[in-house]
Amino acid sequence: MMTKTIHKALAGETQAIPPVWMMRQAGRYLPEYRATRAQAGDFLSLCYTPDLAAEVTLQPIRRYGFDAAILFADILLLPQALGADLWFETGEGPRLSTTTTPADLARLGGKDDIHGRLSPVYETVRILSRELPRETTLIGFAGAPWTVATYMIAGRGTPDQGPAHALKSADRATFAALIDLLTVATVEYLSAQVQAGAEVIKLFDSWAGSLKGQDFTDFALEPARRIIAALKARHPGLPVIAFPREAGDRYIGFARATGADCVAIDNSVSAEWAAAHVQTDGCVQGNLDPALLVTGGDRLTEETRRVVRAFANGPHIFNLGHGITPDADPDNVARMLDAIRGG
Ligand SMILES: Cc1c2[nH]c(c1CCC(=O)O)Cc1[nH]c(c(CCC(=O)O)c1C)Cc1[nH]c(c(CCC(=O)O)c1C)Cc1[nH]c(c(C)c1CCC(=O)O)C2
Repeated sequence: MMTKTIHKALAGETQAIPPVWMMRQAGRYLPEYRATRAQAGDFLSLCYTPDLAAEVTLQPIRRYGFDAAILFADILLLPQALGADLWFETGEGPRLSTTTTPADLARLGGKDDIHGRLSPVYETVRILSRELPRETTLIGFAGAPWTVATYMIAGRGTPDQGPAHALKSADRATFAALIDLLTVATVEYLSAQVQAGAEVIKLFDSWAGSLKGQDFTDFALEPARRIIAALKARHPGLPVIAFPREAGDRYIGFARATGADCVAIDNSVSAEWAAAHVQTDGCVQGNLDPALLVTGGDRLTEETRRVVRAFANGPHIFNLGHGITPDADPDNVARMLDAIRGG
C-alpha cells in the first residue's frame, strides 16, 4: 500500500525530497482563486459553499501538485457557530461581536450546538476526500483557543492582543471559561472534520508568541495538549501538526509536551536553530520567509535550498513561516518548488 509523503514525514521518516505545501496556498495571489471568490460573492459565502470551497482547495493542487491540500475555511467559523456575529470588512479583515463578560459567554451555544452551522464545512471535506489525487494528504484545521479568543474578545484582529491580555488580568474566570469552551468545541469541530475525511489536523496558534511564562503553559500548551489527547483518543493514529507561532524558545519540547506529531516553525527563528533544538524531537514543518515569494530571484532559490539543507537530516515538511501574501508572484511558487524538487 502506498504511504503518502506527508504521512511518512509525520511518522518520523527522513526523505531525500521533503513533501511540501504552503499556508494560505488557496488565496488571493492566484487569479483562479479571485475568480471563484467573485463567483461566491464574498469570502464567507465561499467558505460556506461546499462546491466552491472544494474548488479553491483543489486549484493550487492542480497548478503545483503540492503534497497536501488544506481545507478552505477559516478559524473564525467556530466562534460564529458558537453564536458570535462575524463579518469581514473589505480591505481590513474580520469583525466579530465581542465576548468579554459572563453575560456574553452565557449567550454563546455549547460544544454540541456547532454542527448545524458547520455542516457545509464537513461537506467540503467529503467532496475533497473523493476528488483529491490519491497521493495528496487532506489537512483539516482549527484555530487554537488562545488565538480564536483574541479575536472574540477584541472583536477584530489586534497588533498586540491587548484586549485579550487585559481580560486575562481583569477577569480571569471569564477568560478561562472562554478558553475552556473553545477547547471542548474545537475537539468536536476537528473530530467532525476527521469523520468527514480529514487525514491530518493542524492547530493554528498564530498569536502564541504574545503569551509569556506561565501564561504560555496555561493558555497555549495546555489547551493544545487537551485537544490533541481528546482527538487521538477518538481517532487512534491521527497525526496532528501544532503551530505555536513566534513561540521562540518555547518551541523546544512543545511536541513532547502536547503530543503533537509535528511542530510548524515560523520564520522568526532560523531553520538551523530549529533543526538543532526542535527537530531533535521529531517532524518539523517550515519555514521559508513568505516575503521571498514576492521578491523572487536567486535569493528565493538560495533560501529555499538553505531551508531544505538545514532540515535534511530529519523528518521535514517544507512550508512557509506564515501564509503566502496576496502580492506574491505565482511564478515564484513554481521557482520555489523547482529548488525543492528539481535540485
Ligand atoms: C488568524 C487566522 C485567520 N484565519 C486563519 C488564521 C490562522 C493562520 C494565520 O495566522 O494566518 C487560518 C486560515 N484562513 C484561511 C485558511 C484556509 C486554508 C489555507 O489556504 O491556508 C486558513 C488555515 C483562509 C483565509 N482567511 C482569510 C482569507 C482572505 C480572504 C479573502 O479572500 O479576502 C483567506 C484566503 C481572511 C482572514 N482570516 C483571518 C484574518 C485575520 C483574515 C484577514 C486577513 C487576510 O485577509 O489575510 C483569521
